[in-house]
Amino acid sequence: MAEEQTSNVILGIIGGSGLYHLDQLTFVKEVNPTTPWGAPSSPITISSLPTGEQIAFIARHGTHHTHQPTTVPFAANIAALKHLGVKAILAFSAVGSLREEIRPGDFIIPNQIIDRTKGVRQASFFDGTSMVAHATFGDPFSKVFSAFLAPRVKEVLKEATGDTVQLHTDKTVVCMEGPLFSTRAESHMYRAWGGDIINMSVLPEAKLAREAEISYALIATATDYDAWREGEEPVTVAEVIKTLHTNAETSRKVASAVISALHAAVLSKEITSDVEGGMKYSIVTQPPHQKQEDREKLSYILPYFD
Ligand SMILES: CSC[C@H]1O[C@H](OP(=O)(O)O)[C@H](O)[C@@H]1O
Ligand SMILES: Nc1ncnc2[nH]cnc12
Repeated sequence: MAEEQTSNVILGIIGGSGLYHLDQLTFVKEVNPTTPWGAPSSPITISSLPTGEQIAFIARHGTHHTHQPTTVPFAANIAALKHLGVKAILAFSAVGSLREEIRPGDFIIPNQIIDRTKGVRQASFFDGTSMVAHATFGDPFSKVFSAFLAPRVKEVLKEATGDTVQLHTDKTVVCMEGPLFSTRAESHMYRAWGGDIINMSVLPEAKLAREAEISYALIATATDYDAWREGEEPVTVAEVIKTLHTNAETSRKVASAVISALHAAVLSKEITSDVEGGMKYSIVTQPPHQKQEDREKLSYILPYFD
């Protein structure tokens, strides 16, 4: 197993559709680790901030968008980031809006998820091992991280766009399987269920981050109104792409404006306090019944198996 330990990389960024790189950072190196869960979506870029601290960036669908939402190697991505030393992940995602007031171009920091994936993605690091673990997931995003993020993102959006781009918080994201978009009936049903936005990729990413004891927050960027609006055409990729590039530009501005503060908040543990140590008492299988090979595999991401 290739060792790519860079322990001072404590903050990771995951870029979604349209966000394949960050800017205003100094390139340090690219790493391409092989994890016990396989290879990540793309090489991980390590960059440094003006203050010298390093951060990691990975493009969720690969640098050239070659991974479908269903087959993104989520476990490898999260494992690789954790093994580098990452304690907090800021993820970006392009989403459809299920609410009139969330307009294409708007930013959203959600606090809940409805799982509409179809059980075909590996959702736990413990799958296929001799161990059973049940992590707490009632609040799927780190509350302290999201609360830290919201006022800062709001301020950057105001500076960068005036009042054009609104930030919405405490919203529910529906994660569907895809890759086809929803039917109109599904889109109406998600609204009736309380869904506010929809994507295809926050799961199992958020679950795996939780199991790896990584504090995880999402900045979602709306690209379309999905399929629920009567008298309007349902979403197409062409429509998504129209907004995607502007959203990615704004996301880069947001990322570069908040990264330093986030890095400091990871260092001080301000935004990692609600997940750190969370798996210690989540593993039900007792050590005498844990296979050695599984302990070694899990030791790649968690400290309890040395
Ligand atoms: C390009 S539209 C559908 C695609 O966009 C979102 O990707 P990401 O979350 O990585 O930004 C959505 O989840 C779908 O994968
Ligand atoms: N309408 C939509 N449904 C699912 N994922 C999306 N990503 C962007 N728009 C989307």
